[in-house]
Parts: sequence; structure tokens; C-alpha cells
Amino acid sequence: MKNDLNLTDFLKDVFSSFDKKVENSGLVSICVEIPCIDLFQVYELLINQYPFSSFWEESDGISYIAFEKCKYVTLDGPKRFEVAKEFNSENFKNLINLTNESHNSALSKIIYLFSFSENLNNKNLPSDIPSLEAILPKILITKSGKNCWLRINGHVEGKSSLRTLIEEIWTIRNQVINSGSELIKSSGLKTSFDSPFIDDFSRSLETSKTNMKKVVNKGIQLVEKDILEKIVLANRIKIKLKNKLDLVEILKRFKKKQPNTCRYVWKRNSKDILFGASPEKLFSFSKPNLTLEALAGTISTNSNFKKLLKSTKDLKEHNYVIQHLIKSLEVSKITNFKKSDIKVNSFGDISHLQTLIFSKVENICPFELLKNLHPSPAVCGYPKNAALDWINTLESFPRGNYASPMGWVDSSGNASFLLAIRGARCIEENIEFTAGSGIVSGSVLEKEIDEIKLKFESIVKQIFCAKNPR
Ligand SMILES: C=C(O[C@H]1C=CC=C(C(=O)O)[C@@H]1O)C(=O)O
Repeated sequence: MKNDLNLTDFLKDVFSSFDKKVENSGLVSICVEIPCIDLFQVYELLINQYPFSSFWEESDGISYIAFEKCKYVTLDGPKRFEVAKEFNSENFKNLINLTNESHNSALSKIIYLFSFSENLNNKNLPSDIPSLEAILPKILITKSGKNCWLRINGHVEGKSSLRTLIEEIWTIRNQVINSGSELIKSSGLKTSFDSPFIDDFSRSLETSKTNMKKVVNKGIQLVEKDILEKIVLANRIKIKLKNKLDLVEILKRFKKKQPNTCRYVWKRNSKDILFGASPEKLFSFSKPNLTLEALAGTISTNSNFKKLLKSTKDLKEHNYVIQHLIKSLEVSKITNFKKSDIKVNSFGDISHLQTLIFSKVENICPFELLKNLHPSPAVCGYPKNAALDWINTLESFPRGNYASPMGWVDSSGNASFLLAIRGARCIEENIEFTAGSGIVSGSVLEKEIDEIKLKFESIVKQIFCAKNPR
């Protein structure tokens, strides 16, 4: 079925479905199962053919690559979750499926990237990032276990434009299937050790330490004086890129060295690319299973995990997140849930306290949940609005997409969202890294600085293949 499908039969099937389901014109979706492919290879093959692309790879969920925009909305103003909800229901209502999927993972998806905040109260630090980007991709290649599908979405007016769309998916299908074997030969992990860059990074890290200390110290004062209970303060380092990055190689390295993370890319165009390996899933919904994740409290993976499990400061940091997740569920009228024990989970060099919260629900509105959940005390603080104001006052940069929700919703209402941390943004000739740490009463300045440094280094190490960025 996957390989032996021929274009004539495929055309016949899709045309017959078109006759049954479409008057003459409409937004259509066509999906074809393809043999098991290596997503990295296919990404490498197609990434330069399309200005926009996105990559998503979970350790125990689906993976996909998406190219080009079929329908999209970009928003700069407020009410981003409401606009996303409207975009989602409008497009899934209009999208006519001309092929039948036997597998949930193959369903059409709309992908989303929000900014950290709406930035409405931060006129001094205007952000160049939209508060919402929602995209129904033109091309979507999905993988779940050994199953893979290729999907194309497009607006068609009559049969000749439908034929063009079918031919387009067929061409991509052939390209993907045929090139796989060729690329396998060169699929080893290339190194891209860049020592001048690492020297620049180490210098910038050193230079930014004074400011980092000032900001974190202010955070510590805020919690010690009971003005806030928790605040997550971040630092940003921006460096000129000397060489072009090999994004696919970096993704491979992320997967190898930090297998528990979710790897993500949002490539707006060749000069603006957000990517990373996030340890933090905000929530996932695979009907009827809703899973929320609290992640806060940090230790180097080399250290003794018992120390982290007994650390009052880290447990306090972590518990604010748990309480927030539970409250968000209650706001969404979900009262029946189970909470796992707190455990330590490792993501390469860094390990975190992690608690999962499970519930069984018939349906959720992912955007209402996002509105309640984000920004959680894992990346913002408690109480939320006061912490947000202090973040805007103390940090010298707009967060943009740092710690912002990125994810997908499918046509059946399943969804998954992560927080875009432990990554970088390549913008023009520069690369910027952002990392932060949670401050509660009991936080010690030097330890918080070390934690931020550890987070920066873990990203830089993977991107530039360095053994030990100094
Ligand atoms: C804010 C970040 O991490 C969050 C996620 C896990 C642990 C954290 C912590 O222990 O402070 C942070 O809450 C970051 O990586 O920039």
C-alpha cells in the first residue's frame, strides 16, 4: 500500500472523493502513507526549498516536519488565545479531507507559536515577535513509530487545480522516498566544533555576569521581602555567528545527547530561526488522556539526585508550579486528576524535578487551557501578574519567544504544547541564547548564577559540539 500505490489509482480515488465532498472549490487536504523515513534526512532534503518550516520531535510521541503556509494568521495585538481558537475552528471546519486516515497520528494539524507575553505593558522593550503565529502548513510529514504520512493542504478551484495539487504531493512523495536511500549514506553525525565562537560565547558570558548578578540579586530581595513568592529571571547573550549553522546536525545531536527533550524548530525564513531541545512540555492531550507537566528545580546531572529531591528551595520552586497546574485544571472544571510522585528526570547535562498530572477528559479547549496555564511559575513566577511586571522591569530585553508556548492541535482536538526554552534564535548574522532560573526565598545568588550558566552551556555545547565551553 505504501510503496505500490500508483498515481493513476491515487488520482482516481482523490477525484472520486472530491466529487462526493466538494461543490467546485474549497480548502482540501490530501494524505498519503509513505514508507518509514528518517525525518532528519527529509528535513535536510527540503529545508532550503521552502522559506518557512517547522520541526517537532518528541521522545515518546509524534514527530513532524511542516513546510510552507497554506493558511495562517499573525497577530501583534491582544487576545492571542482567542484569535488562535477562532483560527483553529474556522480552518478545521473548512478543511475537506479527501483521503481517509486509519491512524490518529496522521490527522491534519495546525501549528502554533505564541510569544512569551503580549508585551502590552512593555512599551520600553517592544518585541519584534508576533504574539501569535498560527499556521495550517501546506506540507506536513508526520511520523509515529514506524508509520509515516505525507499530507498536502491547498485551496482548489475545480478539477484542474486539484490535479495540480495531487501532482505536487506525488512529486514530493517520490522525492522523499527516492532520496531517503541516498541520504542514508551520509547520515552520520558531523561535527561542527567552532572554537572562535565558543571563545566569543565564554567572553560574553563573563561580561554579562555583572548584570546577571544585579538582576538575580534584585529577584532575591523581592522574595526575601515577601513582595513576590517566586520569580524566574533570565539573561540573554547575543553573539555574531562566524559560520553558517547546520541545523539538522544540531537536531541530531540534541536527539542523541538529550533524548528526553522535545526538539523544535520554527524557521520563519533563512534569517530568523528559533530552535532548541526543550525539557518542558506544558501539556499534551491524546483523547481522552490529558497530561500536564510541572518542571522546576535544577541540578547538574553529575550530582547526587537525592540532594535535589531533598532541597527545600528546589521543592518550593517546584510546588508553585504544581499548585498552578492544579488551579488551571480547576478553572477548566477538571477536578478528577492524578498526580505522580516528584521524580528527577535528566535532559543531558541538566536534571530537573518533574511531576506529571494526569486526567481523563472527553474534550478540552487547548487555547483555554493555554490561557490558564501560561505563563506558569516554571518560567514566570508567583503571583503571576506581579512577577510579570517585575520581569519586564528587571530584564533588559523583550523575551520574545523565549519560554513561549509552541505546539500543535489536530483536526480531532488532540494537542501538544511545549515551552520554548533551552534553545536559540538565529537572527540575521547573530545568534541569541536566553536562560533563566527560578528564585524563591532561600535562593543563593552564586548558585542561581551557576544554574543559568549551566543552562547556557548545555545549549552552546550541543550547538557547537564543544566539550567544555569555558
Ligand atoms: C527558565 C528555565 O528553566 C525552567 C525549567 C526548568 C527548571 C527551572 C529552574 O529550576 O529554575 C526553570 O523553571 C530556562 O531553562 O531558561
